[in-house]
Amino acid sequence: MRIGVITFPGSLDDRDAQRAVRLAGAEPVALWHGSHDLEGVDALILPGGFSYGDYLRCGAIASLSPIMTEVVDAANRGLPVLGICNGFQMLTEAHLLEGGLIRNDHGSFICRDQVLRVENAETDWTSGFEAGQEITIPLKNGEGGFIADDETLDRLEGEGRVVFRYVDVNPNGSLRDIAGITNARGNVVGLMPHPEHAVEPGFGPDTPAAMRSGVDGLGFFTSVVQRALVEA
Ligand SMILES: NC(=O)CC[C@H](N)C(=O)O
Repeated sequence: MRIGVITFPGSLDDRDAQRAVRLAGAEPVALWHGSHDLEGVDALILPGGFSYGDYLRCGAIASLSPIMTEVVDAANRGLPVLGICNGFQMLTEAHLLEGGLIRNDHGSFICRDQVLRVENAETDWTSGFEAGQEITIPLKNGEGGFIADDETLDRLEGEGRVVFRYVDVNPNGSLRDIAGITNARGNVVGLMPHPEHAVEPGFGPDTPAAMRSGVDGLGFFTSVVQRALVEA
């Protein structure tokens, strides 16, 4: 399986995402934001970082990059797409996912190991988890507050499209503790925390629970690989 990782000007975590893909047994394909060619990849990752220096709104300018035309088409055809942090912000700006991300309610950039509950284990990126499972992966952002109007929030919850919720603490004021969501089809997933930073023991979160596994983020990447194998 070949998984494309798109680099935008100011991307930071594209190399880590490529490494996570490799550790999950797939081939990472480096894609450039200015291209219109997805090079026939089987899935896509929009990585974290500070595209365009977070100017205007995080992810807003990157969502207008040339390659996003192809990303939107491919996502609407069912290609698995994962947006991590800045990538999640791009997916909402591109209207592939609903709601938006605003400045953390406490006004500061936050960096911590974050416990999440997996609410939906049926998406392309979470099928390797159990519903209700708690995982710990790093969180680091300035604009992580998830917002949407009440009707949208009710619909997301009613349709099981809240994929992750923050546990123990709500680190940024996200409405209904939402850390990640999916589209109706379950192929597009976005979340603020960073699974690609928790794929190898000794390099991820150092909380006691996370240390026991150290690889809570790997399941995102093995989920999409496993699903592709089953469908092949
Ligand atoms: N880690 C990230 O991708 C950060 C995203 C964005 N720059 C923010 O601070 O919210």
